Amino acid sequence: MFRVLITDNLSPAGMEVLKNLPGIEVDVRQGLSPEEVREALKEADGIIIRSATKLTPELLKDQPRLKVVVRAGVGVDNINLPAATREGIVVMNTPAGNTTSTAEHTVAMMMALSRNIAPAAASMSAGRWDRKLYTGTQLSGKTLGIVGLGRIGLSVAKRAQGLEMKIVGFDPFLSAERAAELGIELHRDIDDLVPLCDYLTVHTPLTDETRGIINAARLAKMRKGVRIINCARGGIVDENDLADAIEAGQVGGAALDVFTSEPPTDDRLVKLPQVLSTPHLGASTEEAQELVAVEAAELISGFLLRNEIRHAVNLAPVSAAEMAEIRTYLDLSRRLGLLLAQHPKAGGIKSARIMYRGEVAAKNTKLITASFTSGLLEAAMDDNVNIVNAELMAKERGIEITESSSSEIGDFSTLIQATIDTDNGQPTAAGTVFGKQFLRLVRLGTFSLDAYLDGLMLIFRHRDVPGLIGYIGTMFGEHGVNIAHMSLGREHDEQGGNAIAVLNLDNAPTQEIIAEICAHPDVTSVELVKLPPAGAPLPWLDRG
Ligand SMILES: NC(=O)C1=CN([C@@H]2O[C@H](COP(=O)(O)OP(=O)(O)OC[C@H]3O[C@@H](n4cnc5c(N)ncnc54)[C@H](O)[C@@H]3O)[C@@H](O)[C@H]2O)C=CC1
Ligand SMILES: O=C(O)C(=O)COP(=O)(O)O
Repeated sequence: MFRVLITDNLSPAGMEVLKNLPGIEVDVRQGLSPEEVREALKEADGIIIRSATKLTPELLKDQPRLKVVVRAGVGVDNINLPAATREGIVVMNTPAGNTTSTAEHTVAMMMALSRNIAPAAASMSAGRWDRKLYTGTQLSGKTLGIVGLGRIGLSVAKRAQGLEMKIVGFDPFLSAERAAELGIELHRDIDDLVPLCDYLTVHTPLTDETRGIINAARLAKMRKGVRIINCARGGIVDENDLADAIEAGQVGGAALDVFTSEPPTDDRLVKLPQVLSTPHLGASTEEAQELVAVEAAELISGFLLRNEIRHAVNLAPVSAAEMAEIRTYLDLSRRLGLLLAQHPKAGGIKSARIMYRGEVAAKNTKLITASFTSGLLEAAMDDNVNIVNAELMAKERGIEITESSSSEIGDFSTLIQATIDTDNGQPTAAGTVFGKQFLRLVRLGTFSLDAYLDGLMLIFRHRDVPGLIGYIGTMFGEHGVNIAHMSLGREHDEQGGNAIAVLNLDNAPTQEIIAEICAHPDVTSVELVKLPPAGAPLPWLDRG
């Protein structure tokens, strides 16, 4: 049974989806302190949040059960993404469900601001009839600057065009052709855009780049009396600079739905008469909440029950069918990683190269490489590594992982070959899949072989002389060590040269027996490698 924790106000429609799913139990708790969220996460496989719950590195650390965070909404700035990735937790969001509602709220704020709706309504409630005091400005014919032309920014543009406004925009990721098609005058430099605006609205995510993108210097370049709208994230427009500019008369007014701290700890801005504010209501419509809640429920259950990855912000998308299809390759590459990590020359890994040949080359090799990397790092990291964090973990350890692919079929319909560059050499191993699921080690260094890639493997290099295998077999027999499978390989397939043997054992030989094998004059090296048994669950994939 997977437990999904919900700590923010989620539409009942999403809850219904989860409650009707066998294998999922829902734990709804609201108004928790950060410490209480941390405790509740210990019992959760996944969590659904909105903007109120902040998932800090402290909360995400040491949560071995937690696999997935779903943000029922767009902005993921309340989730510490590097920390989630480092902990191997997938983070997903629901990108489109609240676009229309947020765009409508933005337009409503712009209109209300320009016609003084809020103060006029308040004055009427107070029994006054102040017609002169609340003379406004018309939107038609005015220029609206939009910073961030993604889903919401473009939706605002379309609506504002309907109000006969001219749209100028800034978004480094929008093509000039697309902007022209949409009737938007696109600027490549935000400083060229700001002087043109009567109104300016921001619709970017909050990132290190966008924090304070509208600041004192840019406000100063704008037309006197410009109106600023922020229905994206607090801090994209610097709050202090905005308050200063309003007080100085440079900015005529501001409409704010979002704040750097929610609720605002400093009320300087919201108390200014020129400021219209709402308590983060952009996405708060019945329609948007139902859409994002149902999608969040589908995303989290799809991941927990079927390994489906959609709308993840820290992992590439993979359908449930594709994940099932590549499962065997994920297993094979992880085992190659585990095997190479135990190679006697594995100390000081600088880089690793993984090569895909044949049918596997057409699959999601990025994920298969991540699985190899997780195998390579597993022993060193107390198993706290998985497909989500493997790339980051390798990078942090200065290990560069590269991959190459060729769809050409060689000796095997699929071959995955991995080489690690270490201080002592370049150990290589290659594996394939026989039938649908039988994993085989077909190359070790320069030796070709056909060995089972599971369980206890005794690998010894030796000179190809008669009687040696018999000698080792007899010794194992005398000590009760059972050989389950055996594979031999010879360099250049020549008699009397260097050879390798891989023995899959049912039980481990003692150090004394290994020392005795090592002492044989024709044996050049002996390694005992431990891999998971055949068909063992894959730690990240086989949940439950
Ligand atoms: N007030 C509310 O309740 C809501 C607020 N939001 C906020 O709105 C933001 C935007 O949402 P969507 O449009 O759905 O996201 P989106 O991802 O579709 O669009 C964001 C756009 O910002 C652009 N961008 C990124 N960095 C930029 C930069 N430095 N300068 C200019 N443009 C930049 C991107 O290229 C992209 O086109 C969200 O990240 C969220 O913070 C979203 C929903 C509701
Ligand atoms: O989707 C977003 O980014 C939002 O800001 C909406 O936030 P909320 O889910 O209403 O707390």
